[in-house]
Amino acid sequence: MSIITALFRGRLGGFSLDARFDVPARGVTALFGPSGCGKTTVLRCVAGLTRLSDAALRVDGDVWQDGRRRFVPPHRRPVGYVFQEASLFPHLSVTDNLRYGQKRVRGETDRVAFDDVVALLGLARLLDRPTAVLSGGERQRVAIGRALLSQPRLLLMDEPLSALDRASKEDILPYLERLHDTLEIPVLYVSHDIAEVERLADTLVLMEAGRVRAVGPLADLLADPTLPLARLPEAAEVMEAEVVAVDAAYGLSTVAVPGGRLVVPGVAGDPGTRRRLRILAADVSLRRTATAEGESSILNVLPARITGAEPAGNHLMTVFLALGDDGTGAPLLARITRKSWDLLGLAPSQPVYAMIKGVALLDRG
Ligand SMILES: Nc1ncnc2c1ncn2[C@@H]1O[C@H](COP(=O)(O)OP(=O)(O)OP(=O)(O)O)[C@@H](O)[C@H]1O
Repeated sequence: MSIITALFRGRLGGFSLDARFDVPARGVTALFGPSGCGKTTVLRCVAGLTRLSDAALRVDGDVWQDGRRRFVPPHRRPVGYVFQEASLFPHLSVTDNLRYGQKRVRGETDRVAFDDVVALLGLARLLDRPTAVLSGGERQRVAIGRALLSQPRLLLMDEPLSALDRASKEDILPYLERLHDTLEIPVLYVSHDIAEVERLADTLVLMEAGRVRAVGPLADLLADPTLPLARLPEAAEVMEAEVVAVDAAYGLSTVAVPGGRLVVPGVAGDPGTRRRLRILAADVSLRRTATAEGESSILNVLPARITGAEPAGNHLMTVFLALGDDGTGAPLLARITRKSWDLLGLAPSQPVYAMIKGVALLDRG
């Protein structure tokens, strides 16, 4: 399997960085952590814009840096870089801005073709416009297109949505999801917004104070009791689901996840379609027994096992679960009151039923 192996160690002014991670060279890897933990610095090191001597970087077998011995300069690294704010040429049209970034890699057919970028990012309508008249979201789509046309082997995105208002963010997310599904270019995506990460990332690099606290598949880290993510007020779990059936009359779909089936709102796609779900811990409550049909308005009541629990503040508990009778299915989080925990006599390894009030389909399928 192709991987990105990175090690960046050194001091930048008063800041000390010691970041090491191995991640798959495919899909979206999110670098996530609080402000100032070093996410942008890591991205700059990957691009070669910040040079530390105690550093090594290997991308899919190619050595981009090996200590002082080898350092591929930034202009020779096949990366596309998308920043918070798109720096486009305001007097040039969208087409000219896109063409500006376009590179031909000698002896290779283009990994990314102009027309594909235009289609993928919905730019056809905008091609003749000067970029000065575009909205923030449109500008960012052009910036992503320009980065892709440089034929990168790695796309670096530094908080590409953070300068956008909520509506523009919602507009652009489906384009990012489409990139994710269509292109084979791996993405390193810096964000401090966990909801964005939950929507886009496959792999998570969790950073804290210049160090990598954990690396792994997103779903594993979200529900890892040793990490701070499950303690966030908006703690949630994501899981990959496959559409099993659609009930058009009620506007509901049944999807299969490891360890159970869920009913989700909306038409999730044809049977077999893969979708990503998010379930907030606050939307999951627990019962000791199953509900009989007609007893509850909650459609999703799934058997699960308690794998762990910890207090969340004075009055709440975060409960770690694994779906399925035998607890071998997908991880799930529940946030319940401490009183309920005590009244129900809950304990680790116990079988329970998870009542799931809300399931969100994250991607547009
Ligand atoms: N060249 C430099 N010289 C001195 N300090 C630096 C340099 N580059 C980065 N830093 C410091 O390193 C720390 C990490 O910065 P960085 O921008 O990587 O964090 P971040 O996690 O991306 O934060 P944010 O989410 O706020 O963008 C900051 O305290 C920053 O001031």
